[in-house]
Amino acid sequence: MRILVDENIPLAEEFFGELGEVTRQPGREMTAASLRGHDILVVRSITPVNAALLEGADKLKFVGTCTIGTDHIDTGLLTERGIGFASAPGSNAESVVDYVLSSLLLLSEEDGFSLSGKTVGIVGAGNVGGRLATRLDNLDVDCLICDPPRAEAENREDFLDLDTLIDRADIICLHTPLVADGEHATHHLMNRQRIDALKPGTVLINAGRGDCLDGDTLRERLERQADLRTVLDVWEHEPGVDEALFELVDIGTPHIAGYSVDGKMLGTEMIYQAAMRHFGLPARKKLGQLKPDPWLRKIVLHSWTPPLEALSLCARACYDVRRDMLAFDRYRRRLGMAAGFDAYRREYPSRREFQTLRVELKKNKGGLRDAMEGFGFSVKLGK
Ligand SMILES: NC(=O)c1ccc[n+]([C@@H]2O[C@H](COP(=O)([O-])OP(=O)(O)OC[C@H]3O[C@@H](n4cnc5c(N)ncnc54)[C@H](O)[C@@H]3O)[C@@H](O)[C@H]2O)c1
Ligand SMILES: O=C(O)[C@H](O)[C@H](O)COP(=O)(O)O
Repeated sequence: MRILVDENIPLAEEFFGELGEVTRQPGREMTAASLRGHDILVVRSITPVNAALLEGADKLKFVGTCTIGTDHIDTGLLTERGIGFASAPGSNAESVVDYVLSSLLLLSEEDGFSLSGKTVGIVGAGNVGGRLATRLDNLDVDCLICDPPRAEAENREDFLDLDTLIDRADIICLHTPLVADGEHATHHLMNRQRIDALKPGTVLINAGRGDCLDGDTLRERLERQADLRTVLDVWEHEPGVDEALFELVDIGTPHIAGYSVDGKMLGTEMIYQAAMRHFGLPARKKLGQLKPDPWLRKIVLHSWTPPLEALSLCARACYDVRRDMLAFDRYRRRLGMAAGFDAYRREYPSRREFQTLRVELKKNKGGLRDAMEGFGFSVKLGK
């Protein structure tokens, strides 16, 4: 078999090599011509798998995307053409939650607020939003949820509509998929009326999809009144991000919230398993054998540390969003926005999830253990 794989997917040779020849290509350069003769296509979110690309599907039997989002895939067309398909739901959800928590820690340090005094509104409570709610809940942070599809399916009367959530929340986190149409469409879910309704001081985070938020209107609001705190990992028109909006946000990163080593490698493993199922073959390779050890395995807190200090110490040691903000800024100054956006993602440094870090506590009191576990670290009580 011949397998065409995006250049930015780790372990493709290790997983897919047993099936045949693996060819790498930058995702934005994949065309019908490059697809010809391939049996399997493995992509990331930057490759639209549509009628134009599938012109070259002369032998194609299976498409996998090592991502959670599937808005770049014409799944209906794949079904019509009898081509198997799989995505990697949940693969990098922990990584996105780490990103959101690191951003909130940074803003809370800059502005001198405590997360425990804030109400966080989560829009889209699936794999990412649901895990974020659990971790915040563990820290006794009040969470409000807006997720109409789940509210309907599960009869959840405690879920709110988006306008009520905007009215009540201090921090708003968008984790919706991009859905173009239908009852629960999310294109410009955060539209002019909702962006104008944001209260001064609101923290707005978008780590879902850029098109879920009207970027022009957000830019206009920030130009008019610099009274919001904004964190954008996803943008309209990536990689050609609006420079003026980028200059105005507090934390701006190039769609890397889900880029932990753990999340990316799990995505590859999930697509490998789905492909093997599709071809009726045994999936012998396991990620456990292939994943590198984290650089930092353990932190020992020798004396009691106030929970918030301990959290920010360990979170910073493991993943600090500042690294991505500063590095991306350097890349875009050197290469220009679009080239810098792609180059930083291609050369992304190693990053491990909070759950890979073991925190050893010599003393536990004042809810320290609960706070550390609640934040996602694995905790051991030492002697
Ligand atoms: N920034 C990144 O690096 C990154 C990484 C992973 C995922 N994502 C994006 O985040 C999205 C969410 O990821 P997930 O794993 O939680 O997906 P998921 O499918 O598990 O959950 C999405 C949730 O959004 C809800 N939803 C759908 N329409 C809605 C609407 N109109 N209003 C409110 N809620 C709505 C769904 O009911 C579902 O519960 C993905 O689709 C992807 O586009 C971004
Ligand atoms: O949907 C996802 O899983 C993420 O948005 C994904 O991690 C983004 O990375 P990309 O596929 O664009 O490299």
